[in-house]
Formats: sequence, C-alpha cells, structure tokens
Amino acid sequence: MTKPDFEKEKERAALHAVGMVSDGMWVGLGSGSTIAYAVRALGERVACGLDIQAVPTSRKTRELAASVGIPLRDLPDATHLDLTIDGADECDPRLDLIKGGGGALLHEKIVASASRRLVIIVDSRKPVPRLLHAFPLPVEVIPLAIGVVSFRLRALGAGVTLRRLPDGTPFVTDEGNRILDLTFVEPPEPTELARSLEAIPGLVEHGLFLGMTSTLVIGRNSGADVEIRGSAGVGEVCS
Ligand SMILES: O=C[C@H](O)[C@H](O)[C@H](O)COP(=O)(O)O
Repeated sequence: MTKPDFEKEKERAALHAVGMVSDGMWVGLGSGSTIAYAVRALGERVACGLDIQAVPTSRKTRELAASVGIPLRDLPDATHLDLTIDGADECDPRLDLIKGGGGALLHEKIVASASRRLVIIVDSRKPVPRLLHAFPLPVEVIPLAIGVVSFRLRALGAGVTLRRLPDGTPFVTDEGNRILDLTFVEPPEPTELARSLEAIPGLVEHGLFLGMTSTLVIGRNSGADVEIRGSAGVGEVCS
C-alpha cells in the first residue's frame, strides 16, 4: 500500500475551500500548515481579480497573506465575516474541534465566532471518534495567572504542561500570553469541560471549538480529492 501524502491532502482540502470564496466577501484566515496552502491559493485567485478583504488570525498568516497580495484588514476593523477557512488538530463526527496546536486559538476563536460560515480543512489524520483522547488540549493563560490556573486545571483532572520552545523558553502567543497543554487519563465530556474552563479567571480561551464548524473538508489521496462533512457549497474557481 502506498504511504498517504498528507501534504497533498492538505493542499486538496485547501483548494476546495478556496473555491467557496466569492467577490465581496470578508474572509477569515486561520493559522497553521494547512492554511498556508489556502492562503497561497487565495492569493492566486486575488491575482485573477477576486475582490475580497481578509482578516488573518496570526502574525504568520498575515505575513504570508501580504506576501501573496491578499488585501488585509485588522481584527479590530471587523464586525462580522462571511466565511472563515481554518485548520484543526482534531475533529470529531459532530464537527467539534480541538485547535491551538500552533498557539493561535484566541484570535482564531474570535474570528470563527464572528463568521457566518466556518470551513475547516484537514488531512486524513485529523478526524477522530472522540476529542480529548489523543491530542492535548491547548488553553491560553495570562502569565501572572499560570500558577493559579494550573492548580485549578489539575483539580479538574488534567495533566498540565507549559508549552515551551525548543530552546526551553516558554512559548508566547501573539497576545503575550502562555499556552498550557492539557491531557486527561479519563477524558471528560467536551461541553462540560468547556464550561468548567470558561469559569476559571485568568484562563483567556481554550481550544475546544464546539458547534462552530459549518463544513469540514478532508483532503484525500485517492478517489475523490476531498470528503465533505456538514454543509457543502462551491463558488467559482479561477482558471
Ligand atoms: O493554533 C493553531 C491552529 O489552531 C491550527 O489551525 C491547528 O493547529 C492546525 O494546524 P496544522 O494545519 O498545521 O495541522
């Protein structure tokens, strides 16, 4: 059996999602390696005359989008968006997600929450039967609350790890916060966990995106290019 080409899957999912964008839209751009394919493809459509405004969710996405000529708006300028394209670390059959593997969950959740449609693009490794059984759940915490928040997270049954860079220094988010990665020996129900996390002062946001996804696009290697879950919808493609 041939080994799956996950980069090909990401690209196929990204191309499909970019086909859903049409003239006049305000488009949210997520973060991560899968989104990079979408940003480059969107840049090609902009070069062909597609007229959009885009709101990036991280410094990295902003830089890439600017480099391919996508017109950009800042998050404070946005009130609502037509469509957001983003990646995910895990997605379950209800299209609920874990996000934040790259540490961009706070801006991503604000943009997703302001979007009429959230289109999630993933490769075939991301769909799982249940969340919280494999990928650690990222939460963003203000630096001075790290001790207090960690204590309360452990009381909820979580294993807590401060995310660090390869040189050992703490990872710092675009908002100057820290990321704690949570693991569970006995994974809780995501909705209940989300409620508990939202009640902890100093915990700014968590990576559970529940009930937000409109469409999940899974890139495939063989057969059809993509598998769609949730609502479909394809716009024009630049030739
Ligand atoms: O913080 C990062 C984001 O939530 C990403 O969308 C997520 O980690 C997926 O990234 P990738 O496409 O690189 O797997």
